[in-house]
Parts: sequence; C-alpha cells; structure tokens
Amino acid sequence: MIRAGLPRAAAGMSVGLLGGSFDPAHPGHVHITRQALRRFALDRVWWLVSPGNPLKTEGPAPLGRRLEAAAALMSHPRVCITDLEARIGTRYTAATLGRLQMLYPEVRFVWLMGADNLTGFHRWDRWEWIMENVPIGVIARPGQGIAARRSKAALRYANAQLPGRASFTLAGQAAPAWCYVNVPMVDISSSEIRARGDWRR
Ligand SMILES: Nc1ncnc2c1ncn2[C@@H]1O[C@H](COP(=O)(O)OP(=O)(O)OP(=O)(O)O)[C@@H](O)[C@H]1O
Ligand SMILES: O=C(O)c1ccc[n+]([C@@H]2O[C@H](COP(=O)([O-])O)[C@@H](O)[C@H]2O)c1
Repeated sequence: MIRAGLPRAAAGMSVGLLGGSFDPAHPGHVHITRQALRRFALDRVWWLVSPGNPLKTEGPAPLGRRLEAAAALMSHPRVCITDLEARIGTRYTAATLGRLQMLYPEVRFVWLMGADNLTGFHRWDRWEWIMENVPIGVIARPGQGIAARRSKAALRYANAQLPGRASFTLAGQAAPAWCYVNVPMVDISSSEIRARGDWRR
C-alpha cells in the first residue's frame, strides 16, 4: 500500500529501507524485498521511491506514476511504499538516513541494496558516514557478485562484513556492519523494461 504521510513504526522494530528509482518497479524488487524480510529478519520494509537518483542525469517518470505502479505490483502486509524522501525534502541517502534517525529514534533501520549498488557505493554522498551509522544488507544480483565483492566499499569495510549465515542478526548490530546474502536471483531490471518500450517516462 502507498502510505499517506510518513510511515508508522513501533519502538524496537527493524525496518529495511529499499531506496530506488522504481522506474518502473518490477518482480526483481518484489523478490529482493521478500528475501530481505526473511534473511535479515526484518519487521518491515519500506520502499523509498526516490524523487530522483542524484547520480543519474536523466530524470525518471513522475513520482506519482512510479508510486502507483509500485503499489500495484507489491502488496504485502509488512511492506510500505512511500514517497518519504519527497516529503522530508531529501534526495541523498545520507541526508535521508540522518533525518529518519531523528524522526524515529527507537527504530532500527537497515539500508538495503542490490549488489550493483555496492559496486558504486563509494561515489555516494558521505558514503562512509552511511556505512558507519546504518547496517547495510546487500542482496545478490545476476552478474554483479564479483564486482561488488571487489568494490572499494567492500574492501574498505571488510572487517565489518558479517557472514551470510549471520544475516538474521544484522539489524541488531552496531554499524559499521554489512552483510551480503547469496540468494536465488531474478534477472530483470527497469532499464530492460524501458528498453522494451513497456514503460514510458
Ligand atoms: N533484479 C534485481 N536483483 C537484485 N537487486 C535489484 C534487482 N533490481 C533492482 N535491484 C535493487 O533495487 C534497488 C532499486 O533499484 P532500481 O529501482 O534502480 O531498479 P533497477 O532495475 O536497478 O533500475 P535501472 O535498470 O534503471 O538501473 C537497488 O538497490 C537495486 O540494486
Ligand atoms: O546519496 C547518494 O549520493 C546516492 C547516489 C546514488 C543512489 N542513491 C540512492 O540509491 C538508491 C538506488 O538508486 P537507483 O536509482 O539505482 O534505484 C536510491 O534510493 C537513490 O537515492 C543515493
């Protein structure tokens, strides 16, 4: 469901944050969300439908359209689709996380991302701050495993990596802590859907 206003979360809950352009949402997002709920033992996952990735020059489809398409695809009692970043006026992940920690001091947030995002993570604004303040769950993506494991972020924070078998403890760990889970993969991307002409911006 699309949450009107800011999502609710009870004290002590663990909430996974899946930030994305969702331009459009696809079964890969649904799959990694279900995997993340299970493997990281999360109470909730929030899809943060981004106003626009700060590193992408081409703007995405209008936010309202992306939210509606995401909500039509993902229906799960523990998953919330939200335009929270547009509401709180952030676009950079570090800024979003800083605000969320202030707004929800008793919630344990985990940042979620596909393996491709770990590869370029060191180019994100204040990426080391993110690493050192929020546990990160990385989910396998086809063809991305080797580059992700060799990425600057993975190497710099090698000592903070939890083994996959301890993934269910991630939300309770003090940052820096990250975990790569090797789950069954779904080979699909938004760019492929756009290239097919099935989704027009
Ligand atoms: N098939 C997939 N497997 C694993 N992770 C995925 C998959 N699709 C998307 N993700 C992850 O979901 C998050 C949001 O992804 P995004 O909305 O950019 O979709 P995308 O398919 O990667 O889009 P694009 O092709 O336009 O880059 C990112 O962390 C991304 O790594
Ligand atoms: O904060 C940054 O510098 C930054 C740079 C690139 C991507 N992100 C975030 O990463 C998430 C995935 O982006 P995308 O476009 O690959 O779906 C989304 O929440 C973006 O806001 C964040």
